Amino acid sequence: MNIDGHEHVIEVTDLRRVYGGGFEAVRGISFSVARGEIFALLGTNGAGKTSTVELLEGLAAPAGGRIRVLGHDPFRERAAVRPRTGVMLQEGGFPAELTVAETARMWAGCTTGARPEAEVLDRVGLADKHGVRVKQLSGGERRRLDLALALLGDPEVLFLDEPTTGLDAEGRRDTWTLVRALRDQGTTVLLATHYLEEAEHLADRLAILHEGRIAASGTPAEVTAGRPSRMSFELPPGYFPGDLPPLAALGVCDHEYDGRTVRLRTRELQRTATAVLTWAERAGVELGALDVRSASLEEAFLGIAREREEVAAA
Ligand SMILES: Nc1ncnc2c1ncn2[C@@H]1O[C@H](COP(=O)(O)OP(=O)(O)OP(=O)(O)O)[C@@H](O)[C@H]1O
Repeated sequence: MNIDGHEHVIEVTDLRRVYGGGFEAVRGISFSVARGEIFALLGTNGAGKTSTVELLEGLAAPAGGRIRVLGHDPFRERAAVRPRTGVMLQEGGFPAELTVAETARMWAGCTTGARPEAEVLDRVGLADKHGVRVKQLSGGERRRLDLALALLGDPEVLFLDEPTTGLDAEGRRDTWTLVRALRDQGTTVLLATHYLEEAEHLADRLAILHEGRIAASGTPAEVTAGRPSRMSFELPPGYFPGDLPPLAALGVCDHEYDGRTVRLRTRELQRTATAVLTWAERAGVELGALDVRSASLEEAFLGIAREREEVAAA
């Protein structure tokens, strides 16, 4: 379990999943997650996130490769792994007629060493919903109930599959704060998400999944390194991109102009921004809707998809 001096709570080597009919949803992926780390599997719909998470949870056997969770095979040694993990599936599927408190009580009855239900419901912001039936909860409240149930057993490892789908901006941020607090207390978190912002806010390390393969992995800084930054602004009437300092000499890789807004991608953000702003200052030009942002996961994500499409087309 000890590699590089870290205890790897999750180890995945050359993992494959093949569905009936022969479709290969997971095509040989490898990664590891250290204790107390939030690791995100980031990918578009159909990239293979849920297929991977289900294997980690021991819900199915892999077609190939090896998984260790807390040192055990989660499928063959389910009894050793299950009590130490918390699982928030994509679809909770709890009886609609039960109230929130009844659902938590029922779940606690099946959970070894369960925390008090009220404490856990309070933690996810459902303290005032004890008497509400599951069917009456909003989509976001249901996700929070799913999270509460995953936390009942005070798990060492938490699997979260799209935990904030349906939550409004505030609910999403509350969940992120809670997940970070759990990580800070030593919980290891495996998060599957297609929200770039979620991975950006939460992940200590991540892997970008694309068509069942890992296209990039590392810390967010490592994954975005080498990707271009973006800058956009509106030119006032009478000004055109040709009036700007020569963009190619400033590290700009491409730019577009729709008659009003200039959008560019640059590998030298500071030089580009300085040159454009200095030009505007000297020319007495007021740039509208100025937006400058350094390379983000979005850029890496879109770049990977673009590169793969280009390779496929070639
Ligand atoms: N039971 C199944 N039988 C056949 N194909 C399946 C099955 N379940 C999933 N797939 C396919 O496997 C691929 C990966 O699906 P998966 O649900 O793992 O993706 P995902 O990254 O979690 O996407 P999403 O964000 O939409 O949940 C998809 O092309 C999907 O259609």
